[in-house]
Amino acid sequence: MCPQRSEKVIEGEKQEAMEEEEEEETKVSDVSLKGLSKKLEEFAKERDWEQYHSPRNLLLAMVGEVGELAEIFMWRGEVAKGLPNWEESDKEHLGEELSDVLLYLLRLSDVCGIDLGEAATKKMVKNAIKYPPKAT
Ligand SMILES: Nc1ccn([C@H]2C[C@H](O)[C@@H](COP(=O)(O)OP(=O)(O)OP(=O)(O)O)O2)c(=O)n1
Repeated sequence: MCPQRSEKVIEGEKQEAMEEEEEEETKVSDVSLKGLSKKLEEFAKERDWEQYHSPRNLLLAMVGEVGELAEIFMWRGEVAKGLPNWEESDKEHLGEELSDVLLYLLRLSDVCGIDLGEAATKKMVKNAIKYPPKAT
């Protein structure tokens, strides 16, 4: 292989790696409720857990996770927005518990046949009519 050709090949590989990296980032930032629901369904299927994912079980599991979320804030007094004085590990823990609540909520919606993205969008329209913005 001539040196020029090999440089081209290396450049192409670099480009490919960058594109792959970008694709990976896009996947995380472009996460959708539908996409998460699909992944949760697959997660349950792969473990034969669909039998346990009844509406009532999922609701109770979600309430349990809300309790775990509340525990993080318990006895701390008022907490400033952005959690400026929190340890990184506490923030990470908070992210995990928030995620558990979201994931169970999505799974619950899914097994109830509710498209949560659609329902929440409609509800926001209803909220805006009920609570109109301040006239300027
Ligand atoms: N039957 C189950 C059990 C778990 N999960 C998923 C949804 C939640 O995101 C997470 C909950 O897992 P755990 O019950 O292990 O709860 P925690 O992660 O909060 O662990 P711990 O209670 O030990 O802090 O796993 C699930 O989909 N179905």
